[in-house]
Amino acid sequence: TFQTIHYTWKKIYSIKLNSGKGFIFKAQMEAPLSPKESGKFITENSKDVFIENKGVREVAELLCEKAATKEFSIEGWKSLHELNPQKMDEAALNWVFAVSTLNFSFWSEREDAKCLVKYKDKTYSGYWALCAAFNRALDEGIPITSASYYATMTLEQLKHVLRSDTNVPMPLLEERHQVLTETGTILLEKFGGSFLNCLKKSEHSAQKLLQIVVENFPAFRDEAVFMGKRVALYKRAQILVADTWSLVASKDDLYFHDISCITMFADYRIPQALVHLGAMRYSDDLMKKLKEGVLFQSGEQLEVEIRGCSIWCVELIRDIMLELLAKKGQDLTDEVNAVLIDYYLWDYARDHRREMADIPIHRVRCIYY
Ligand SMILES: Nc1nc2c(c(CN[C@H]3C=C[C@H](O)[C@@H]3O)cn2[C@@H]2O[C@H](COP(=O)(O)O)[C@@H](O)[C@H]2O)c(=O)[nH]1
Repeated sequence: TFQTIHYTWKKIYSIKLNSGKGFIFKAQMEAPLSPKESGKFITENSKDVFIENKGVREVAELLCEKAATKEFSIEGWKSLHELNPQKMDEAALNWVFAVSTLNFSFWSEREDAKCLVKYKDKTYSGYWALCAAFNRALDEGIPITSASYYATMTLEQLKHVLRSDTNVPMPLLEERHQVLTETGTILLEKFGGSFLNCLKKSEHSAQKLLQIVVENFPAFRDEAVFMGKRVALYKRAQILVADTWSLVASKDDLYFHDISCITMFADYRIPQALVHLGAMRYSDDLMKKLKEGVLFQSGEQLEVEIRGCSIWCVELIRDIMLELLAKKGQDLTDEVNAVLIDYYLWDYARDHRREMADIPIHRVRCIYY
């Protein structure tokens, strides 16, 4: 389990560190807390981001009404999103892996000037622009989801695949090229070029698949040091596990026995939705910075507080949902988890852009979310 791996890591590092240089080095090298423990620790020590228990309960009540609907079901991943693979096979798994590798930083400086991708008579922005660009490339005969191709593709070839239908390119193209070629090379060298081999090694454990991803692929190692402790947020690694779960599982075969160990994905949209819905609150000072469009640095205290409190806030929403549903005699433990709450809130944030405009997203340029 995570504890054993955590302990082993600690043991290895402590042996190494006894000859090491002091406390800071120790904090830097220590194995990180799990995303769930990180969320709790960050919330308990946060100075500018607060969880509002009244709002948490209200969101839980709102979501309880949805819990039995299609929008809140594992089937929704396919049926509500036409760009996602619609049937499970090895190519679909490798689509999810390649897309998750580049699933970061789509926000644009100006709402009226952003990267857009037209695909099959529809125009997509943000994360969906990435998916549309991938499907456009596959239709053009470019094997963009095959590691044997993308491990050695050139920056120019990637720029062509991700080309925008406006004069605004997708952000961080050079970083995307570096991340994609590095990750593809590792998938070829260690897993025969297919994410199916990672899935097979996970032995039906979401926790194990998460560990395989963060231990082998550096670009997924979304960690930080907060108040001297190493914390893990693992946003893209956890979306990868969750999207894999959504692709392979079904109502009567959940595939992973421990999907509830996966937390929400600490991106820049869910915090906005949680504040808009009253489940989370920013200090006046932080809100002022957000409204000024301040560019935050990945790993700085305020940014980690926003992401960590979001994780813990969704954990609390899940707990209250299960409590409320149990009171109604409904045991939906399998249907209510942080992943499905996240998916629902993410789609909600997409559909309520205008109503949420008074809560700015926090702006960071990094490869982690
Ligand atoms: N918390 C969370 N963050 C998510 C996703 C997704 C898409 N995945 C699911 C969506 C449908 C399918 O069900 C996929 O499974 C993308 N993002 C993040 O959002 C940001 C992009 O936002 P915008 O600029 O508006 O496109 C960026 O950080 C991106 O990494 C999610 O589901 N949850």
